[in-house]
Amino acid sequence: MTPTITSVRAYTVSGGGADYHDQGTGHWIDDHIATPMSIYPEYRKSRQSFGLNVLGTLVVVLEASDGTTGFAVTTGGEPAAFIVENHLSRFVEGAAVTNIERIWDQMYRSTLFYGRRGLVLNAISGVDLALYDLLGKVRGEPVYATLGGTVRDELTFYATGARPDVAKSLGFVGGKMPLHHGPAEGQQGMAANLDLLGRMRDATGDDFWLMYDCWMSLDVDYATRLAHAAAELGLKWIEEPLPPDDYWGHAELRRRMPSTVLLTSGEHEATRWGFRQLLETGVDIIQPDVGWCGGLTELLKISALADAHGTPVVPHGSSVYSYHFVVTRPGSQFTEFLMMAPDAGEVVPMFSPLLLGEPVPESGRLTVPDRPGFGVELNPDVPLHRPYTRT
Ligand SMILES: C[C@H](O)[C@H](O)[C@@H](O)C(O)C(=O)O
Ligand SMILES: [Mg+2]
Repeated sequence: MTPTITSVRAYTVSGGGADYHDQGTGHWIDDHIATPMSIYPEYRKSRQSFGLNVLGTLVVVLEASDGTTGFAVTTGGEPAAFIVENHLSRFVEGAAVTNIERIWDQMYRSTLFYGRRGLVLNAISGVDLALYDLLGKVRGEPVYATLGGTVRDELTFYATGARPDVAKSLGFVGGKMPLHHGPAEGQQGMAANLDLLGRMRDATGDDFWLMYDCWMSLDVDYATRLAHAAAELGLKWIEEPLPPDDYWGHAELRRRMPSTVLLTSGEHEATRWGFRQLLETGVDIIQPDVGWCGGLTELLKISALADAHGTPVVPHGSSVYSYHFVVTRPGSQFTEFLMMAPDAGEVVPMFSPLLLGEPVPESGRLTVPDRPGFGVELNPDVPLHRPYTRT
């Protein structure tokens, strides 16, 4: 008999974990990175100064009638825990562990009046990923098998961090750097952006992929000028240059950019409807985050839509949650690894210290472990807090 889900519990954790922006001082991920808030000088130096790390990590734990537990982690912290415990749990408790599609549909429809994107979709994603983990653990199979099996033996990675030169020596196929200066820092900022790219090109040679992650910080004019100048230095792609709501700007920018530089976006987009709009702008690669876009159930739909557009899907970060998807998709030829060591100088697990068994690439490659579910467990040494206990 198919087990049913007997309980849903939502926990928070602070300091690293799934909220990988919640790092200590001196970390490269908070070092004067261009953001939509860079127009205000007082918020330029640090993203934590404007609250990038206020949410923290959400951990969703599900228990089934046969005693099996499944879990998932994402960003969302206490407000997402509230949504999971007080709203979404009603669609999950009592359902069969196989009923993922119906649970997703009910979570999405019932939250439309305050949801559609952002935090609510993070919460839905967390529950959805926990459902896949639980189903895999009940069946004794890895999530990639539940999705239909692998299309490649191993994953190929590029690295995101401050040191593409180090990433090259570690075997990654490319390095994506955060852009440090936005339009408000004028010509001097533009020169500094290009200077860093030039130095990294010199250090890595002509064949290594170099990319700039602009984290929604630019406008069409600045992004156009950056793309043309950076094309001379062999930039592979310019990522998320514009605010996600500016679909029209994405289309205009794609028209204005040199054809040799790819335009990528989507890590802050959600659902098949959001990605439909983004795909219609002509972006070259979409980058959904499976912990934010609606979970695996929704990512499969987004990916089918992308296939029909001929657009590759290269998910944003998300460690094991991305790996089990990418290894099953012909349209996802490589994937991202976020370098979470403070100086981006070595490979450490992305969600450290929250998970046990979190695999990391070696020489830029990884065979996804065949353990049941997503193949990871919660580290018992990391204290979990359940802010909205139900009786
Ligand atoms: C490095 C970037 O600024 C972000 O912190 C990161 O989350 C990202 O956008 C990425 O693509 O990995
Ligand atoms: Mg990015």
